[in-house]
Amino acid sequence: MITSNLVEKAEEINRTKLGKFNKTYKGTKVGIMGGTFDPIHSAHLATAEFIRDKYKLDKIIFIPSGNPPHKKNTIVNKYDRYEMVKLATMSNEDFIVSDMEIIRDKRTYTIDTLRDMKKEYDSIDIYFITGADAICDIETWKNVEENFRLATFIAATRPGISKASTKEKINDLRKKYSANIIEVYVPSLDISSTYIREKLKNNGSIRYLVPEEVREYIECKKLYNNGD
Ligand SMILES: Nc1ncnc2c1ncn2[C@@H]1O[C@H](COP(=O)(O)OP(=O)(O)OP(=O)(O)O)[C@@H](O)[C@H]1O
Ligand SMILES: O=C(O)c1ccc[n+]([C@@H]2O[C@H](COP(=O)([O-])O)[C@@H](O)[C@H]2O)c1
Repeated sequence: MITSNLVEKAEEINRTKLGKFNKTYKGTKVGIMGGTFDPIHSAHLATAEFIRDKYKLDKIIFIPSGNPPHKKNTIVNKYDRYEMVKLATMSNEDFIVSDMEIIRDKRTYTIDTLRDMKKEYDSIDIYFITGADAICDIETWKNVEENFRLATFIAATRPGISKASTKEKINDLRKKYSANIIEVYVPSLDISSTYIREKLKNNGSIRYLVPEEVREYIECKKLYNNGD
């Protein structure tokens, strides 16, 4: 059973990783994995690691959305979602969690996050990682054109999202916005937070679909059990 010690340990480990990054970020290639993470699951982690490895990114910064623009009703509050992301990433030296969207009061738009990242870390190359569903929706994002100026986007294939229409959409975005978008075929993991929440609602097992620490945190805090 998870103890508050483990939550504190995850916080301490993350603080140490962030401290090191703050001293060594200059000239690095950094992936940003933004998401609602309600909750974080194994496909988020496997996708991020696959992309880090394939494109030789130095670090992946996970940025849980505080107040996500397109998901008006998160099920679990932002602090629990943030704790779960720290627990899920504590064993990976190259995964860091940022609270920059958690501490923001207003709606958390990616454009504000990218501007803040550029201000704080002046000389990094930013690769914003999304699933195919998110890249197909990107024209509904705030200041889409500026997002493309500030980062290269890496769009990961996702089960259930047509590869042909994703490719077409990406080509369209490249033409329209001179966007730098890399399309990447990641090994398919047909897992979503919706699926995890459904499982929990029906008292099903989520073992191995999320890291064990996350499963224990959910169980201990009785998150999601009362349904949507
Ligand atoms: N199985 C997956 N494969 C590839 N990318 C994924 C996968 N699941 C989520 N992503 C991507 O991770 C990012 C964060 O996703 P998010 O936190 O919304 O999870 P989700 O599983 O899509 O949630 P929900 O089911 O609640 O919509 C998005 O860019 C999303 O496209
Ligand atoms: O900035 C926007 O307008 C915007 C609109 C929708 C989604 N996003 C970002 O896209 C990422 C994935 O979002 P989601 O809703 O799939 O969890 C996350 O970092 C969100 O903040 C950003």
